[in-house]
Amino acid sequence: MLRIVTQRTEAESEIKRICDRIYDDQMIHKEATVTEIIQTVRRKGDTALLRYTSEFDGQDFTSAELRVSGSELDAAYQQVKGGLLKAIEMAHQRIEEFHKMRVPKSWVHFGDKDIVLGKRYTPVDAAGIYIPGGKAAYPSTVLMNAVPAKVAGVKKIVMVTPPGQERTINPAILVAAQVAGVEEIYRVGGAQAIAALAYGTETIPKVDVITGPGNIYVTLAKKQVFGRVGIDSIAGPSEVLIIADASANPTYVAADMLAQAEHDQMAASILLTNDSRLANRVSEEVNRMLENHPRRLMTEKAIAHYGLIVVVDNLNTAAELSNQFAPEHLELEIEEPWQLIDQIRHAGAIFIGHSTPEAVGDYLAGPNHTLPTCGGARYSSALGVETFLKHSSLIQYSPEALKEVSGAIALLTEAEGLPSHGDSVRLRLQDI
Ligand SMILES: NC(=O)c1ccc[n+]([C@@H]2O[C@H](COP(=O)([O-])OP(=O)(O)OC[C@H]3O[C@@H](n4cnc5c(N)ncnc54)[C@H](O)[C@@H]3O)[C@@H](O)[C@H]2O)c1
Ligand SMILES: N[C@H](CO)Cc1c[nH]c[nH+]1
Ligand SMILES: [Zn+2]
Repeated sequence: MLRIVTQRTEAESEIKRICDRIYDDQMIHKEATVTEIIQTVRRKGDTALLRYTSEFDGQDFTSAELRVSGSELDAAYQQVKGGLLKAIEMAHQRIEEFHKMRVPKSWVHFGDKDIVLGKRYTPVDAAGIYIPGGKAAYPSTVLMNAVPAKVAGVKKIVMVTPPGQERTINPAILVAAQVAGVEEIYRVGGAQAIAALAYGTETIPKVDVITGPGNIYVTLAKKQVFGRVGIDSIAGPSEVLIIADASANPTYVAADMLAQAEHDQMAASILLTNDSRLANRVSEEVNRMLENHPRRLMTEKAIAHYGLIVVVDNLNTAAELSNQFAPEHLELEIEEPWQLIDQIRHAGAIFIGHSTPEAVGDYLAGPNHTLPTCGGARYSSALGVETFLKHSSLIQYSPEALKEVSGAIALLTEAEGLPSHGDSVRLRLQDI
């Protein structure tokens, strides 16, 4: 079931196919479905939201019921056991500590002739956070999205998440939201939720930036509304790429591969190893673990379509192939992981050594688990405080400094044929 490839060319083409899986020809109709959903929500607002929620989530309600009420928020605390509440609080604390470590700071530079230059950071006014809810409930994702928004100083945080059975939202999600200080929550998911946040409806306010992971519909929708609003990244179906050598434990590697595959039938799990014995043992372990897996059907599909083992000649080749894939998560299950790090150029998060399963980062190590997928790590990074900030450039020139650069500006304005630009400097010089 889990294919083992030994030829480099075949490995490269498989890696490309898996990386591009959301852009593949078979997905084109999903792109069109998403466009239609977005345009309909834009034109019809709540009516469209409620219709799509009935169609895709099988839940019917009115506009007034879209927002989670205060009493539901209170009730959620009664349903979450003490141990889980403590785990949520612990994760919150560790994620917050990490995100506070490197908050971009405004700065000014005082140069010659009283020139002042700098950058001033300000948060967006309103952020929309998407918490997936189709195939699993993600209280951890609530923390990963809400905490950096809070640390950035965003005043208005609007959370959306699909309704489960009986229109309810998983209580752990509602508790995590409250622990993180988010109280404006709407039960709507999929592309329709992204459209509502991007354009606003009668009930759901328009925001400036939308963050959070999701399935193919959510991811394509975020891609389509980008520009109208900011987004974090293409945080789509999960992926892990593991580089392992003979020192790796095949049971750990197999478990880590399944830990991604169980997210979604489009999740990707790739192993690159220089040890063919390990390759065979991992493949056997994956099959064995799948037999009793509670999410077997979906996990098996992911492994069959987007699972892969490549036997490479050496770890340098593994690093090259990994860079071609640019994984969301990279695990280095090798004897000398720090020696390979310099060769890794594109990866959302790197998990180093045998005792660092990716799950530690999923829940509470501190760094964000909302990460670019499908090649996005070539040009983008983990969700962070900076996702919710923009910066304005600061420029101040003294009369003396203006005089000094006026000649160069005059030549440039002439070259561009823009006389008023030239006048705006020349007229000031007359008064100096
Ligand atoms: N990259 C990351 O950082 C990260 C983190 C956590 C989870 N994930 C990923 O998030 C995703 C979560 O997916 P999920 O499905 O569990 O939840 P989801 O909330 O992303 O998607 C569920 C929604 O999809 C919509 N939908 C379902 N079928 C549809 C159809 N046929 N047409 C139109 N819309 C449809 C429904 O509206 C439903 O509410 C997984 O792919 C998981 O791997 C990624
Ligand atoms: N692995 C996911 C990101 O792709 C994050 C997550 C949340 N809960 C469990 N896992
Ligand atoms: Zn996970």
